[in-house]
Amino acid sequence: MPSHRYRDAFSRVRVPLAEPGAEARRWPDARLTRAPLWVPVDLRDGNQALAEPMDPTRKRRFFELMVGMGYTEIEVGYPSASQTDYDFVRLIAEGGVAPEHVTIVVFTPARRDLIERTVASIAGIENEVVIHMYTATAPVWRETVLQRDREELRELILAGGRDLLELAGYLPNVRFQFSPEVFNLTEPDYALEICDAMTELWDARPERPVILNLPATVEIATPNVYADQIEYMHRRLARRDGVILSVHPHNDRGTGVACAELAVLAGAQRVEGCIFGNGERTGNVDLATLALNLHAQGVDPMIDFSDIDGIRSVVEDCNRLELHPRHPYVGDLVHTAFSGTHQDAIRKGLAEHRERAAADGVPEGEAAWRVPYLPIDPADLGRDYAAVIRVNSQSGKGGIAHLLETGYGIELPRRFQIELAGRVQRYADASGGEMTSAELWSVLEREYLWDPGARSPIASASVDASGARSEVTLRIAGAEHRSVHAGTGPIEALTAALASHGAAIEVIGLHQTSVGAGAGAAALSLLEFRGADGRTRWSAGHDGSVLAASTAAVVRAAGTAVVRAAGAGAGVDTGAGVDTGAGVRVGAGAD
Ligand SMILES: CC(=O)SCCNC(=O)CCNC(=O)[C@H](O)C(C)(C)COP(=O)(O)OP(=O)(O)OC[C@H]1O[C@@H](n2cnc3c(N)ncnc32)[C@H](O)[C@@H]1OP(=O)(O)O
Ligand SMILES: CC(C)C(=O)C(=O)O
Repeated sequence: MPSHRYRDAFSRVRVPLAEPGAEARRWPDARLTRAPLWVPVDLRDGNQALAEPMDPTRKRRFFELMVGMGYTEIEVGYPSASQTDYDFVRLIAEGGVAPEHVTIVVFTPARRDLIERTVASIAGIENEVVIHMYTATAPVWRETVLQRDREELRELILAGGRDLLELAGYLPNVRFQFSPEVFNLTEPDYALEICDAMTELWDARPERPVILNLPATVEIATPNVYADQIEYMHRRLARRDGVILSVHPHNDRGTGVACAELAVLAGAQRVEGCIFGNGERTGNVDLATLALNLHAQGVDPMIDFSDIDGIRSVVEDCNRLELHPRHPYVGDLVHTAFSGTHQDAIRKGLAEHRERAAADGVPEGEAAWRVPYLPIDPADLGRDYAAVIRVNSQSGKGGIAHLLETGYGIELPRRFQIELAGRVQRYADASGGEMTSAELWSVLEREYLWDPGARSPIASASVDASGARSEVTLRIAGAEHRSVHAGTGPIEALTAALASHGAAIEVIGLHQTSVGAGAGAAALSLLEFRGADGRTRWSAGHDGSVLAASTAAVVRAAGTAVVRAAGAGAGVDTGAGVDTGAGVRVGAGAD
């Protein structure tokens, strides 16, 4: 890799703040305490990066989305670039599209013909308008693209500034913005000289401030360098109180968000970017991530992301670009844990959250958030908890229990969770894929709710309990056996009856839970038992009544014990001389 080829570009990025003996930086100790002014540039910078730029319908839909989210300053296009962009600005001028509190930004290079067209596009707009003029100032652009030296370029820019003053300076609703494009690769003293010249020319004052927008047009250095560059400008700019200092990071190094955040610490008041980070090459800085990073630190971003999936769908439709499943905050997988220990922690954290909210008497959506592995509550973004935990072979008992609980309302005892997780693991390993709650339920059915008659000689049992007396009817190998038991509960009576037919089990624990809710709910009994071989196993029963479910669980347990014992050479008193040792299959689940 010929990395040395890039040293030259990087070595030009020298900021006096970073040099020995320079005054100490202030940004490292600063904190983000409020939202900057946000300016989405999706309809201009984002749009110019699309293979298929937005048509008027898509532009309008996107614009309305941004207004609905609470953006109050929106760059709507580059009116001299295309008829579509021009027409969209004219549509705004005709009224009814932009609420009066929204500032409209239009973009132009410093070329008189293009400035004229830009000014023509805004005629009649009653909203506040910002005309945003740009020219690249970095050495490579000066030398290679514009072929002007520092002085000549300064003159070109000031000429553009004068054109703007002449053509639009008299309009009371118009303010000006200047961007030294590729600011981050421009010599700091030159950027400062040009910016000060522009604010002087445009008479920047607090009552009619000029926006100076300092782009990292192509991101090339670490974010601390950009922060130094911004602080350098922030501390030296003339007419500082008449300047709104703005930044416009791109994301070539994948650090656009960090650049914007450090730039705000360094004195920037305004941030331009695109919602979800569309834009040239790797994109403009992602305004959604920036806003939600603030939210996650307890600072109101002043933009409404409470329906993030609705926002995403409009943005994807308008840009015709899909978002990555791991895109911060919005990707399909960003609130999902597959791994066992994360699931365990999330499940405990969600339970703690519910309990604390109830104990404090506050709605769950208001209670302080401290759920492990979930930096923010998915509900803040309009998402539910369904996707928070998903199960595959990396998952553990907590995740499986969570899915059965949320999918079926089943509460599994901890020891059964451990037992079931082992079974699920085998299925997940075999399939290699994800398991839904329905698939988990079917594992539970297959492993623990099998048909007794098909697997053991003990086909069924029923218990008729009244008062302190229980009548037990067993069907073993086709024959019916009745017995009456006094002074015991139904399950004890049943186990006693089974024991008298050579199918003794020791009940270690019986756990009952419901499956489903309301009128359709059924009972699920989970039985932990020990057979003659001394091993602990589980069986289950599922029925409309709790007693029938528990009876079925005991019958399966006894059947398992009998078949195991027969396999080990012992017989069962079937009453009909049936050889239980042969031809009886106990599924893997009964082991
Ligand atoms: C970092 C950014 O996002 S900057 C914005 C980039 N966006 C776009 O370019 C999208 C819209 N652009 C367009 O539609 C066209 O490029 C237009 C209409 C603006 C100009 O088109 P053309 O007149 O055909 O010129 P073309 O794009 O080929 O070249 C640009 C010319 O403007 C000059 N130029 C470039 N930037 C500027 C500027 N900010 N101010 C003045 N002149 C400039 C270039 O040097 C070049 O001049 P040359 O023809 O004398 O060599
Ligand atoms: C000219 C500015 C605003 C820009 O779009 C960029 O530098 O990317």
